[in-house]
Amino acid sequence: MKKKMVLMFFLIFLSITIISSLSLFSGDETNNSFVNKDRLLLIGITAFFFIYYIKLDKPFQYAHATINNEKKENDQNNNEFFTKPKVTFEDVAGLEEVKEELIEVIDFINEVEKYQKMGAKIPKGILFYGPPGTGKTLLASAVAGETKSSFFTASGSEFVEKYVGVGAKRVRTLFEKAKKEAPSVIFIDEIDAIGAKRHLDSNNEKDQTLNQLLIELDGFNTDQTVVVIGATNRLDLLDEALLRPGRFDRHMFIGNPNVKAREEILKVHTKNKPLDTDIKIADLAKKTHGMSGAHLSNIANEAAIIAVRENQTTISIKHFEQAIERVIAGLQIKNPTVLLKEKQIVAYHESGHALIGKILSTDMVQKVSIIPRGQALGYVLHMPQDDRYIMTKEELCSKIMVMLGGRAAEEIIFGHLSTGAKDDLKKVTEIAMQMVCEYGMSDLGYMSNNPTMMQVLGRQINKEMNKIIDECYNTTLEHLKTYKNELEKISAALMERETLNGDELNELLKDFMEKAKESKKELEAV
Ligand SMILES: Nc1ncnc2c1ncn2[C@@H]1O[C@H](COP(=O)(O)OP(=O)(O)OP(=O)(O)O)[C@@H](O)[C@H]1O
Ligand SMILES: [Zn+2]
Repeated sequence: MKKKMVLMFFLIFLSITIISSLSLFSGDETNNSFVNKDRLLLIGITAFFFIYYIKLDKPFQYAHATINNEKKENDQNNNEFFTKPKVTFEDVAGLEEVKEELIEVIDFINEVEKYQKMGAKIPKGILFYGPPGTGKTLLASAVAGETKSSFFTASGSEFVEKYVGVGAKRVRTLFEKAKKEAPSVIFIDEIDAIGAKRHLDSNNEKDQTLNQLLIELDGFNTDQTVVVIGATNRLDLLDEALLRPGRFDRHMFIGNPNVKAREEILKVHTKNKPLDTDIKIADLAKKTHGMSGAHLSNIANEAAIIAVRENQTTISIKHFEQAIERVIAGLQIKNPTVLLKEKQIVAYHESGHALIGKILSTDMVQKVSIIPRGQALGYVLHMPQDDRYIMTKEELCSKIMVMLGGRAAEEIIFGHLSTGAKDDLKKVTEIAMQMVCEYGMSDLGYMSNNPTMMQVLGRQINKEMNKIIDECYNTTLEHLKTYKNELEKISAALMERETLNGDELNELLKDFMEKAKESKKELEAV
């Protein structure tokens, strides 16, 4: 306020000086005071500029400062860090199936014109999902490395925590910069932090950031080669809008490595370490069941540290064993003997599912695995089939039997029951309940789901459900007893290789399948 008054005073003073000096100047041209007046005018103008500078410079400086601040903030946002990774697929051990899928994307980035000529659009969004430490970040940087792209990384939680209030802006600048530096790969880790399901009534920071991300994904120009790779441990949490075609529409599961992949990962991480000659990496791989790539890299590092502490020049098997123990203790996962016992149970359990599937020729088996995935200690993946809208009673029973195959195998081999069939039993109960209460497939007749009826008939419903499940279970037991050899074969292969794909399973069951084919032919002939 004070500054303004002083400035006004000087401006008024200056105006008077100019006017008076001008009037004096025009009043008498020959006046001697000309030089004085002229000097006065000059002084006045100088004073004006002086005051102007002194007094207005402050606001100028302030304005400048604001611009600078904005610039800084912009810089902070604009100064999107990017690297040109040297990592290639060779540095990523295992994950062969995922790498195969990614080769197509890499070809797209490398030969973008070839695809553009055909009018094909570049795949924009790829989603890596799976447990932590399995190489998602590594793989994304390898995609950049293979294509010599600029690699931008961001993390979902950082948008929400670090860039509070500017999350959406940050997304915008990130994409702007990536387009400028194209070809680019943007990697957004923990995408669930911004991409979790939106709530209808909320309009918070996270939602704005997510909306901006959706806008960016939709708005890509096809001639800008920018690929976005998102990563999450929880695919189920993500908003459907994010997964729609044209956005993150390619989902790739990055799971924990099997024994062969663990061996390769250990090889990568011991490449530059002096190892005792008698170390067999394959044996180490067997001892690290259920561990991720990050655990293995940690083990290799720990082993080296232990060797240094013991003043050794090479790393011995003993060092590795200590390192494994340390990592296991840190993780509070079970000790190796328990681990091995459980592995065996899981191997028979999963073999039971897979074999019953084969015997009943239900869905095609795509993969059997005893590598933990989410809550499950193992799993059988079925080939995605056409949607079925109608199923017969026999088909539903087959489904139940495949689910009971795990429990039945455990009973036959170990003679005891375990908690491993919890989810299977839940699903079995659900189907049986539907068969009785919705599809009219029991002795209770064609009743349908009616709450009053269900209350009245509760006990009978249970009885009918039990009857269905018991019958299915007995048949399952029979099948597995008849084909115990096959069960042993699959389980032994799983213990050794940990995962079997459909072809490998067929190869194992070749004799059995040929026999099955023959007996089918015989049946048809009769
Ligand atoms: N397949 C692999 N080959 C070689 N090294 C691996 C592999 N998987 C993981 N690693 C090692 O583990 C480290 C951690 O992996 P990375 O950060 O890529 O896991 P992530 O899946 O992104 O984990 P998070 O979900 O916790 O972010 C890598 O830097 C690498 O050293
Ligand atoms: Zn099961």
